[in-house]
Amino acid sequence: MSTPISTEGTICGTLFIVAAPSGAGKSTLVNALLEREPAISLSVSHTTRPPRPGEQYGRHYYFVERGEFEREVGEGIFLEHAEVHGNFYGTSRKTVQDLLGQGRDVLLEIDWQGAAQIRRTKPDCVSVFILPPSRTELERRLRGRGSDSAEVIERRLRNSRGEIAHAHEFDYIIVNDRFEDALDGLQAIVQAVRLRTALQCQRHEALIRELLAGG
Ligand SMILES: Nc1ncnc2c1ncn2[C@@H]1O[C@H](COP(=O)(O)OP(=O)(O)OP(=O)(O)O)[C@@H](O)[C@H]1O
Ligand SMILES: Nc1nc2c(ncn2[C@@H]2O[C@H](COP(=O)(O)O)[C@@H](O)[C@H]2O)c(=O)[nH]1
Repeated sequence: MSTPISTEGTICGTLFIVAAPSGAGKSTLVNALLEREPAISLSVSHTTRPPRPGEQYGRHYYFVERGEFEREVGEGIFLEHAEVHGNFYGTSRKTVQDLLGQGRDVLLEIDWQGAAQIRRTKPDCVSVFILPPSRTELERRLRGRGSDSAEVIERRLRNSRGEIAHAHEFDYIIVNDRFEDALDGLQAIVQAVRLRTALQCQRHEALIRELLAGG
């Protein structure tokens, strides 16, 4: 495995991806992870979805009109973008590249289509798929959240089968049954990846020094 180097020659951070069917608990887990691991930067996506009550522009999403989103796609500002549950979502290329280049770990909360696009250009990314413990519990969580209309919930539940079918493409799968266990699992993945990257960097640095010193 390679050590990711930015264009400035500094060691890059790691790109983490967390995906899940709607309602599995991805955002709740990610927010709790960020409290435990505040050095990770969460990328704020652009979306054409209307804001839910309480959602803020720039904090939860950059909410944009469809025309503006299409213009941004044309300008190539997205690292990945996809249509999910009838709305469009995209990740800012510049934000992610700037943060990684500064050596920061970045987390993307995106769907499986976006994850597949990112793997093609950033094969060193680390991807995690969150599963609900059962379909009944997924539906209970979606309805219990109280943020979407019955029609939107039905659509998301219908789409969940197609999303879960891609779980095996991810590096890790976590079942979000008991919340604290799932959170511990997610944090363990992040910590293990960081340790591996640090050890690789040390080995590469040692080899570079040895090769430069040799006659
Ligand atoms: N382990 C858990 N046990 C019980 N409830 C949970 C658990 N994890 C999350 N929840 C609840 O399930 C609901 C859905 O969680 P959340 O909004 O994080 O889902 P999501 O996967 O991010 O969905 P979406 O993709 O639609 O944004 C929330 O009300 C959350 O509090
Ligand atoms: N491919 C992308 N998917 C994204 C992005 N931001 C969010 N999402 C995914 O969309 C669904 C629905 O999200 P919601 O906020 O409307 O519930 C969920 O799976 C998100 O992970 C993105 O930038 N790209």
